[in-house]
Amino acid sequence: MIDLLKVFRTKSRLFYLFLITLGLIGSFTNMGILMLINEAFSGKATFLTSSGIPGYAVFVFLILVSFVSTAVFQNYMVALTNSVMFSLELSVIKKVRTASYESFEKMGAEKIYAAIGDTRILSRVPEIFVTLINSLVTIVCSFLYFFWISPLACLVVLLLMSVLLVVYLYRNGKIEKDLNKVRDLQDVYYFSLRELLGGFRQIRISWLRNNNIYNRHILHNRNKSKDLSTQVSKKYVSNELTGVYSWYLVLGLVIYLIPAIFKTNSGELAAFITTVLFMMSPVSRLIMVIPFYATLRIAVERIGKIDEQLEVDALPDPTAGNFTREFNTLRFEDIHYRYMAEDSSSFTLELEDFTVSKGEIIFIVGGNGCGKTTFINLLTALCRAQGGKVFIDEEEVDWLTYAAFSNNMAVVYTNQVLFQENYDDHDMSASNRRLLELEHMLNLKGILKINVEENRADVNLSRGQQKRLALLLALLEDKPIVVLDEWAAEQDPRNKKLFYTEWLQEMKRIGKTVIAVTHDEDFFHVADRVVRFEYGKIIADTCITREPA
Ligand SMILES: Nc1ncnc2c1ncn2[C@@H]1O[C@H](COP(=O)(O)OP(=O)(O)OP(=O)(O)O)[C@@H](O)[C@H]1O
Repeated sequence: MIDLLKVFRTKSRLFYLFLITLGLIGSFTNMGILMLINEAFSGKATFLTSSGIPGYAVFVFLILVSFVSTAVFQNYMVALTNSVMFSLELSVIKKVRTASYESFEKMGAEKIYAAIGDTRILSRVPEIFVTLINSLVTIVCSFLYFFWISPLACLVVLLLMSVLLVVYLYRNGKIEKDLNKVRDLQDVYYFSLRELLGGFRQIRISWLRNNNIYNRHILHNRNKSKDLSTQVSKKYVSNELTGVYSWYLVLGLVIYLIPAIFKTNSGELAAFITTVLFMMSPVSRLIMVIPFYATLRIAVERIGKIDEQLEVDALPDPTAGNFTREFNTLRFEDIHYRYMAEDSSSFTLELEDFTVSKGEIIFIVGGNGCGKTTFINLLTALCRAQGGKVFIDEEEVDWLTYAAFSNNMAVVYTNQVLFQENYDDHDMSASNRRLLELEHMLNLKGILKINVEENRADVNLSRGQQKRLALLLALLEDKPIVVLDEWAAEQDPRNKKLFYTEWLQEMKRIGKTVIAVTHDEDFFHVADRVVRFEYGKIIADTCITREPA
């Protein structure tokens, strides 16, 4: 759970000090101004002017103090507000960076986008604090002054105000439920947007699909959200209006009922009325601020949930250092992994005893749904095994150490995303001999376009070419282990043949360990081992013997 106060405290140690100081200055100036106004009405001097200082001088002084302190505090708050917003936004992104693949998949990108949107609401907290402190201080001071003039009259007003406040808060609580529903609709809306934008081509090509996603999902969701938001806003406005107008009830009580009950003189009456009028603006500001709490609580809850869910099976922090490590063997013993599905029929992958030795070419084969990709996700520590042991060079390591070790793997997944930016810091210039060699070997000469100024490759290529570029970039990473998930599936026959008969052998020659998922039976003979999966288990692990050349 994100600790809001901690965020504020770490952002500024002066935060509480500023709040208290503003509160004290506020009480001092508010009380003073209120007393000066009543002095002017009643003609009676108070301790403020009894020393001979003219009232106007005290008035100017108090206003100046109030102005300067508020200006200083506001500037401080502007800086703090921006700082808090950045911190919260980045805290969500930091959690995503170390999340396990499974928790990320389960959550869905749309919830993360929505949570980042929520952090904007939280950024208003400092501004709301100022309003809250200012208003509360003015109201408390006004009541103290009221109490000083007439304790009984003050208690009657206080009682009425408390009743009005309880009614107001009760109605507000009911609105909060609807607000939660609006926020749920927002999550569903982001989900549809992801489908629309991610599957743009499929949506664009089919009118039926196009109409259905728009009418049944997006438009339907937005209409529901619009109606519910309108209802919520109307309820809020009505509650606010009732809250503000109830204040006239208090004013009426002070003007007509209190003088009749307590037999007040005209001076006291003037003081009562001025005090009530003085409180009017802070009370309405306070009423406006209260609904914000509902929105804030919902936002904090949602960010907290994201935080908790992404925390599950978190991986090592990528900023924690360099994980490069040589190895001779990797061994998995009694490893099992089960998808966290609600029904009991969920798929389980089991590795009773499986070893990868340095320099091997291992093919992972088997029918659709037998667990090959799940195995790759475990091997690359994208998912965390629920049990079993992992050994690096026969030394048992815990899962976090293994997850850190997985940084020694260069992976090309089936639906690999080719980043536009060069996040790997590869040298893409013509002086990089390795780049030129790989470009030549992978038949990318004349195809690959390098933006020399920005040191990155243009990724607008055909699918097969993109896969070759992905392999080129993976080999440029120069990691000891190369993992490929159905890499050759989109290659033309010539490149496919070259991949199996030459490129893989070249990788082996330079010392790489290659683990490749494949369905290409015609080339199984080029591997050192063929590991066959069925229903989540290894049913055969065959060493391929080759005739000496
Ligand atoms: N995110 C998931 N949640 C629940 N079950 C899943 C999930 N992903 C895969 N599965 C199930 O796990 C099993 C193995 O899936 P996996 O993707 O590992 O198969 P595969 O051997 O790679 O198949 P293919 O050859 O089609 O790529 C399947 O039965 C699938 O339904």
